[in-house]
Amino acid sequence: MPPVVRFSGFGKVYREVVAVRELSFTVGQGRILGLLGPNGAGKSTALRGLLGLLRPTAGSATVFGRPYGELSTPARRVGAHLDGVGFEPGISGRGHLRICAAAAGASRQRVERLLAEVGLRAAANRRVGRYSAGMTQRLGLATALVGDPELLVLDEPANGLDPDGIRWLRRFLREFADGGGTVLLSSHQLAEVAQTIDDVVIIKGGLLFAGSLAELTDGGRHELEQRYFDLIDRAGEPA
Ligand SMILES: Nc1ncnc2c1ncn2[C@@H]1O[C@H](COP(=O)(O)OP(=O)(O)OP(=O)(O)O)[C@@H](O)[C@H]1O
Repeated sequence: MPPVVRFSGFGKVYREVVAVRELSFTVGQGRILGLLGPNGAGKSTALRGLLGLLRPTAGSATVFGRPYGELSTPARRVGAHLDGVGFEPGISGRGHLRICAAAAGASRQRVERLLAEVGLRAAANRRVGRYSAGMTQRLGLATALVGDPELLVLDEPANGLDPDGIRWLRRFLREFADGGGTVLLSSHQLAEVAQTIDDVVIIKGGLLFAGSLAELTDGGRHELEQRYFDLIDRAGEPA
């Protein structure tokens, strides 16, 4: 089966800053892959490149074998929530989701189901500007799910969630993947992500590791965190 996501020699240079270089990895269907790396490693740049929000200066990033912009029904195939992509603060959570649903061709019933699923039903009529960080994160996930996508692309999805929310997210993503969905997420929370992901990619400008979590941790004999710091420290300062 062809991979759902493929980065192939992907690179992005902003004037003189090399944000990402020579990034190659794939995400297979039904897998949860964690894209890890320190601040400024290029994670957001890679995710933005995948979603067609920026143009790579080298290589390519494709979803379902094509650049995102060439998918005929992108909202029904790919759901995304990127860190720092805000919501209109004056609108309610329900209002926001209804607009997204209309754009994706999804029903109002789906909006109600999603509000319940992410735990926002009680806050659905409150203005998004008043939401806590965790509620905003939940709304972001609901937004990503509106079109019932096959692939979820999530930038730091656990940020702002309380322990209960993190556990809920972990279970939710596992169910999504068990149902045939694919997840590409970025994270800084190594202990948490170790409980969630099947595959791991570690970057710091360039690629330091791509493979299964079991491979990286030697079948669980090492902590993800330990292997992560081994690789990051060995890579030294970014070029
Ligand atoms: N629009 C831009 N113009 C110039 N440089 C940029 C731009 N966006 C990102 N960069 C630079 O590219 C590098 C990678 O940034 P990026 O945001 O992709 O990293 P990240 O891994 O997502 O970081 P974090 O974990 O802090 O979110 C950084 O050095 C950053 O300063």
